[in-house]
Amino acid sequence: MSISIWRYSHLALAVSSFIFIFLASVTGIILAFQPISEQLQPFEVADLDEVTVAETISAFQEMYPEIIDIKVDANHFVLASVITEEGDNLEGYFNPNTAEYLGEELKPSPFFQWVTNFHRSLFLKSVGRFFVGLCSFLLFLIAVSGTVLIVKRQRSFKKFFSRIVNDDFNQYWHVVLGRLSLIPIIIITTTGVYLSFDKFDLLPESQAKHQVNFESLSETPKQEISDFNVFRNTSLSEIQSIEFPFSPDVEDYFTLKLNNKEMLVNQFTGEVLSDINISEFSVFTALSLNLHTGKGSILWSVILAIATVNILFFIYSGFAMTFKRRASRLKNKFKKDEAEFVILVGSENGSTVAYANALHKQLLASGKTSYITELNHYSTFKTAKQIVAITATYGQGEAPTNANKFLKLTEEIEQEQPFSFSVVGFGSLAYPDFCKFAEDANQAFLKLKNATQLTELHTINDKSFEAFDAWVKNWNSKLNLSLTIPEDKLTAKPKNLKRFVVVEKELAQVSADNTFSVTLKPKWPKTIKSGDLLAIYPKNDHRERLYSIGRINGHVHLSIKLHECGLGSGYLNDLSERQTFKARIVKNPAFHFPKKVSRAILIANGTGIAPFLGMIDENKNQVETHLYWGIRRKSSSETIIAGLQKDLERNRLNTLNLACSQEGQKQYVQDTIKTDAALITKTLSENGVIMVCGSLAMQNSVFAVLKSICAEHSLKPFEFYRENQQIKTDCY
Ligand SMILES: Cc1cc2nc3c(=O)[nH]c(=O)nc-3n(C[C@H](O)[C@H](O)[C@H](O)COP(=O)(O)O)c2cc1C
Repeated sequence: MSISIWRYSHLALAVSSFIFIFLASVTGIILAFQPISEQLQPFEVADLDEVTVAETISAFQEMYPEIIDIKVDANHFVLASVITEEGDNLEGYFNPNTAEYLGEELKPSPFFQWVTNFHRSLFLKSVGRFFVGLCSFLLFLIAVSGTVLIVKRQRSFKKFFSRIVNDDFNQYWHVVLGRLSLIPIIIITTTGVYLSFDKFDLLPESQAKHQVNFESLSETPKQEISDFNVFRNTSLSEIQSIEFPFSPDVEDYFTLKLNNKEMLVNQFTGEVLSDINISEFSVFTALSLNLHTGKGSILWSVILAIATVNILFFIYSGFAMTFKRRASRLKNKFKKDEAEFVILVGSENGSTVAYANALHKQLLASGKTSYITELNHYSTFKTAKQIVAITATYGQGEAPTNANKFLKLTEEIEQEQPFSFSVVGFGSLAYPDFCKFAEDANQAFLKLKNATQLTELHTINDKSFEAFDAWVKNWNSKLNLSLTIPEDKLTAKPKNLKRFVVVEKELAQVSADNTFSVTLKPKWPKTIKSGDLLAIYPKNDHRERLYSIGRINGHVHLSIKLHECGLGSGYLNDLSERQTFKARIVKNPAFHFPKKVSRAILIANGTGIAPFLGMIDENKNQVETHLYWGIRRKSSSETIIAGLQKDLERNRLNTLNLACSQEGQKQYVQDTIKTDAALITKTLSENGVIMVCGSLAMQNSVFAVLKSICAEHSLKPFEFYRENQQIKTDCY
């Protein structure tokens, strides 16, 4: 079943029952405090496993002339009813070792009684009980459909508890707390349904009845009660109640109710007269009551209270997510066949819609005819000259739900008139298939009749307004437009920033190509890997700058080129040693050094070397590694080259190939690769990897060389190795 059906079922169940679930949860939280308050009373004075029934009865017989009954409640308190020497009836809690009276039986306060009645039946008697039982069942179904949604989201059952990317507060905590409370909620709901069945007498009753042969009852051989085998061999923890014989006649006996059976015992001889098992249904009813109410365990009561508070949070966060999705619905002024501009959106949780809507509104405001719709509503747009697809990626590089039919539709629907298209991908570098669906959509457009690509596929990490704005500027320039997207509603201040300390800092020198390096000490070095990105916020606002990092000796190493007026590079260049600042690490698993690989070829130009320095430093498994690095001249990178020479000596690097563009043979990095075609061929055909980091221009030139090597050396097509993750890039 598709994710959307599960999501609709989850939502429909929640909508149909949320008022009852809300009321049951609020009252449930209050009621969780009842067993806690009882457990805190000082009536549990002995370990009932260590006390036998015989010992307790002896103690009671010494103190009181007559005993009516002794009970053990869910809190492990011993309750009894006795007649004292003075002839008074004494009832309450007793010490099971000494029979000392401890205090009166606790009666639930009128408040708890009121809340309990409300929780059980909403004061609507049988009708209310029925609805509460039904809602308990619906909550069970909500938990099951929620579990399926998490499994789908995590892509497999095994990854149920794997890390979740914190993209959105409500969504993140809905899933995280949902996973943690799943078992308590399943227990609360199944026991709730079971107790309702019991209340409506829908459970089979025990058929077994005691059969006592009164003819054969005998008073001999008489034994002391404390010597009865059955009493000596039964501990108090197994007991629910002991009823004492009503009179000294042999026809009256002890009735012993244990947790799983009931026994009748001759009051003179201690012979077990009858012994019947209590039905599993009754045992389960008692267990359900304790599990549902938390009776007898402070820990379980606290877990129940927390799980129930979480249910309230799920109601809130679930509706908040739904409203967010609905708020991002698309509104149009023009019909689909009247618009010159058509914007197609793919979004799961609405944030991409906000960007697409902002563009749509600006087009309308500037007097253009614009039509916005979901990618799944791709159709003929008779007057469209520009089609823009703005889409997120979900699952494992898949389409969001409202775009999952788009690729198929493009195979079936043709635009009659010529049009230009642009694709903007929203995604996150924390996922291995960054903006994969946008790439697929771009490919689909390229195959369309009458279509011309207006702007290159533009990918955006983490909803960066800056990146979107950069694309809008480019798009504007191609179309002679001057749209400006207001950033206020699209930009949010970054959250969860961590403190970094500058431990080493070079100064940018013009002679050294204006490049410099910074070494930072992070708080959580273990979670960082070479190839991840450091996101900095130079103006302490939404504006984010990302830098590829290398992890060397637990420190974060950055290599930066200082740009004139560069926001990020200027900020980093102004840092001084020991200064602290706040930033965050963006996981980039698609660009981590592979754990098991036969050979690795690392290709960089300029500051793209940073992640590779960390990867080589950590290459303790001594994977055969070859580095190709394009620089202007050796003198500008002396320190780094000296470090790499050391890596060669300690076998962490096999070859170092420098391409200097302004001295010697004046080569670029792609030229050196061309001459090493044999190594490239061997690496790709033997499942090795090629990693590229640096400028996009360099990436394009390197890719062109790799493509021709693949073709000339009868390898599989270049795209095959890209898809197989054997060619990895991190270029900007
Ligand atoms: C469960 C899940 C899976 C995701 N998978 C990918 C992915 O494979 N590739 C990617 O680039 N981004 C992925 N993302 C990130 C989203 O595409 C990104 O956060 C996007 O901005 C969300 O847009 P939306 O709010 O419009 O749905 C994923 C996000 C989530 C929550």
